[in-house]
Amino acid sequence: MKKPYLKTENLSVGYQGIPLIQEIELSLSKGEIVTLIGPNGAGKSTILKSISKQLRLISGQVLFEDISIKNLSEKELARKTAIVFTERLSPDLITAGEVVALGRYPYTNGLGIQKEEDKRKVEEAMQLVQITDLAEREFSRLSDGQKQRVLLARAICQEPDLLLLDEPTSYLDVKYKLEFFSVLQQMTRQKKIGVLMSLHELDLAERISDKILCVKGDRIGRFGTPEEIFREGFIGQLYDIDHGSFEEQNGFVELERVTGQSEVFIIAGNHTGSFVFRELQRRGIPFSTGILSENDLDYPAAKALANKVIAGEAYEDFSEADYARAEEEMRSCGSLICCQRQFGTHNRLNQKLLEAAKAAGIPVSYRAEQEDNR
Ligand SMILES: Nc1ncnc2c1ncn2[C@@H]1O[C@H](COP(=O)(O)OP(=O)(O)OP(=O)(O)O)[C@@H](O)[C@H]1O
Repeated sequence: MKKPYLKTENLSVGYQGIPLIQEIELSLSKGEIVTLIGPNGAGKSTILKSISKQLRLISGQVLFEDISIKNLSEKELARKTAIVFTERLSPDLITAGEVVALGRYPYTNGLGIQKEEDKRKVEEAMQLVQITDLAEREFSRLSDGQKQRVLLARAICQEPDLLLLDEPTSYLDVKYKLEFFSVLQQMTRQKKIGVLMSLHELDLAERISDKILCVKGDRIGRFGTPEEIFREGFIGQLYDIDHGSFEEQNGFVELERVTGQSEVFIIAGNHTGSFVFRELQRRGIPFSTGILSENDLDYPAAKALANKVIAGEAYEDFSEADYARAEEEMRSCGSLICCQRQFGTHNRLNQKLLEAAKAAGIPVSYRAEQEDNR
């Protein structure tokens, strides 16, 4: 096992001597990305601030390669860690390029005089996050997303062993979010730096993190790999989600299900139904659906949004028992929407369901793309 670069031992963090979170046991090796997730106000920033020595520890230890941060000077710590806390820095009358250059401060002689090498590193960092064209602009007049990228460039040219980032992508659009994470992955793979950050974007946290630390209440909920965290409804419990749901398999959220007697039965499958489910949810219409395999692409949205899902076992053909339940539910709904474009041997019982609805005079409608084919 790799020796951790950063380790906390029985750490308690908080304010004015009062612990907010206790017994934090966290470890991070070089080349690893560890993400803190948890509800608003849980203490993610407090942990990051404590590790970066901006907050006094209540008790316990923070160790960098077995050296306690208590024994590291500010300059020593600045050569090891770079911090991106967006809210901390909002200087007036300073350009974006000058903000980035502050990252080289720990390497200058104390007067802030830069050598050629420092200038090159500043330039490279700006190119990496694509802010060269912002270099002469006043920092305080940049958009929040542009500021975030400037602060990231500052951290990169600081050449740290560990990057501490507090919600680094909250203001970035989807293109820059993805670019940001690819820069982060390059840095961890090539330069072998470690990254400890807080994120609210759970889908991204699941994809980028080697390990995730869940912060809630006065103790750490779980610390483990994404596979260990994103399962068994743990995310819903961590955030106390009760209006809607978070789908752990794919990182999607769904709004709150519409309850009441289902007014329509949906025949769906292979991602033909999810948009219809969401449209009905927006219109406040309760519905049921089936027969859907438990491994169908529409199944997660169905489970989150439908009043009742008639589900068939994964990898198995639908059974006559599944059919009987579906027909009963379809009749009780009193109307049917068919989203399926094709029927084959696997879903022939859904075709039988459609024929049964027509034979019983139950109103049937088709999604627009199917109407042309009728
Ligand atoms: N300077 C302070 N003095 C006292 N309490 C504080 C101080 N700063 C933050 N807190 C409190 O500590 C708790 C944790 O705050 P923190 O900012 O660490 O949460 P967070 O998990 O980062 O939240 P968010 O996701 O909303 O950014 C909150 O209840 C907050 O009000």
